[in-house]
Amino acid sequence: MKLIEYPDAEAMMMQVADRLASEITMGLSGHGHVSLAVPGGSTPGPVFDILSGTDLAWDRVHVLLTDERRVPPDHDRSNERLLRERLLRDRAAAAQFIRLVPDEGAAMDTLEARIAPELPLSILLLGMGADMHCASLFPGAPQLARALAEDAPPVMEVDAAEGLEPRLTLTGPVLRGAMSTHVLITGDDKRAALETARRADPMEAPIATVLDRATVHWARE
Ligand SMILES: O=C(O)[C@H](O)[C@@H](O)[C@H](O)[C@H](O)COP(=O)(O)O
Repeated sequence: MKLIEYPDAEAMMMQVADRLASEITMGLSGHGHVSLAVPGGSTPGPVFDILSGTDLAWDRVHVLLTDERRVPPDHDRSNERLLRERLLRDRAAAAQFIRLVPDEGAAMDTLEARIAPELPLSILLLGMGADMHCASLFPGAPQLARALAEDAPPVMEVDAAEGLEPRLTLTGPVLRGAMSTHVLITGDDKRAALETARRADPMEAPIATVLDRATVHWARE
C-alpha cells in the first residue's frame, strides 16, 4: 500500500483528478479503450467535477460504478445520478457509461456479460466507509464471503448496512484485478480505520482486499 497525505482536501482532489487523467491517457496510448470504475458517495464529487472538464479522448473511456443502490436512476440516492451530474458532462459526456443495474426484468447473467468486456479494470477509484467497507462490500453482510471468494461472479446483489437499500456491487476478484487502484478518503475517522484495515482480514475490513496494491489518498476534510 502506498499512502499519500495531502495538506488539504482541495489539493488532494486536484492531484487525484490529474493522476487519473494521466493514467487514462497512458492507458489509451496502448489500448483501444480504458475502463474506469468509480464509487458513489459524498467524497469523490470534486474529483469528478475536475475530471469532467479534462481534455482527453473520453469517447474511448468506459465508465462503470463500483456499486449502485437498487433505486431508480433519477433517485437522489442513485450513484448513476451522481455520475451524470458530476462526471458524465462537459468533455466527459462523451464517455461510454456501462450501467451496473440489469435492464428491467433482465437476469444477472446479462449484467455479467455487459461487465465482462471491461475486465480487468484499467483504473479503479474506491472510497471507504469508516466501517472499512468499499464498493458495497460491507462487514457482516451475509453475501460478503461469497463476494470476496476467488470464484465470485463479477457483480452481485448484496445487503448493505442496516436499513439501507439492497446494492449491486463489483466483487473482490474484480476489484483486486484492476491494473491501477486508488482509494480516496478524508477525515481522521477514516484515517484511523485505514490503520485498522491494514492489519485486518477482508471479512472484517473489505477494503483490505485491495490495500496491498492500492495508492491511498488522504486529507483532513
Ligand atoms: O455507493 C457508495 O456510497 C459508494 O460506492 C461507497 O462505497 C462509498 O465509497 C463509501 O460508502 C464511502 O462513502 P463516502 O464517500 O460518502 O464517505
